[in-house]
Amino acid sequence: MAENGELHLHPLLDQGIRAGTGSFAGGTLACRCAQDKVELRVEGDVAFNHACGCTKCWKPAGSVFSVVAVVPRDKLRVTAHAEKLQVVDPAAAIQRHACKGCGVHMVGRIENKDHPFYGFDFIHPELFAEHGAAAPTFAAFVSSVIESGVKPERMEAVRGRLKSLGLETYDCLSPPLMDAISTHVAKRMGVLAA
Ligand SMILES: N[C@@H](CCC(=O)N[C@@H](CS)C(=O)NCC(=O)O)C(=O)O
Ligand SMILES: [Zn+2]
Ligand SMILES: [Zn+2]
Repeated sequence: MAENGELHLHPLLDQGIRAGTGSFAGGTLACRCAQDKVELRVEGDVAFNHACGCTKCWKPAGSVFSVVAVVPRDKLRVTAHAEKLQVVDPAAAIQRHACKGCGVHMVGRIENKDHPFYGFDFIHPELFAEHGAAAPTFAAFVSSVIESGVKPERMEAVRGRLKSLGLETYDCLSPPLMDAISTHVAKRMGVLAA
């Protein structure tokens, strides 16, 4: 997003959100290298597709938000050029595997079995060759876009634009995901029966 110019949220959001088919059987994700593309195969649809404003999630150039969704880790496999993948930040909970050639994040994997979201892989649905994956339904970590340079005085416009697209805005995750995290913690602490 230009400092005072038009808002560029993300290519999957700016033109209006295209609904998923509801029966997406899976597809192939490719990186943006001209050749020797990293390729991933996903079986089945994505879940919890959303816009993320945090600084860690990969976004296409010029976009303020990332669009990111999850798939069960056993439904994803790298089918070409796995040797080009490199973990961006080994200390992060989500190990984001980026292509060394083009920088695109292909998959974020949680290796810690105690993590509330263990078992989910994070992917960017715009990388699917096929249309039809479940569409984004909310925006998370919206306030975090300030950390990538959006002026605080533009936040009302940013939130307004997201809401006009039908995306509820949150400054952490959505209530169902926050509930899932706390349920996991409560079970670990013995507050809830496991
Ligand atoms: N304000 C921070 C928020 C970072 C953050 O907490 N991101 C969330 C949403 S993706 C998360 O769960 N991160 C875990 C991780 O990156 O491993 C930023 O923008 O860098
Ligand atoms: Zn690449
Ligand atoms: Zn994020």
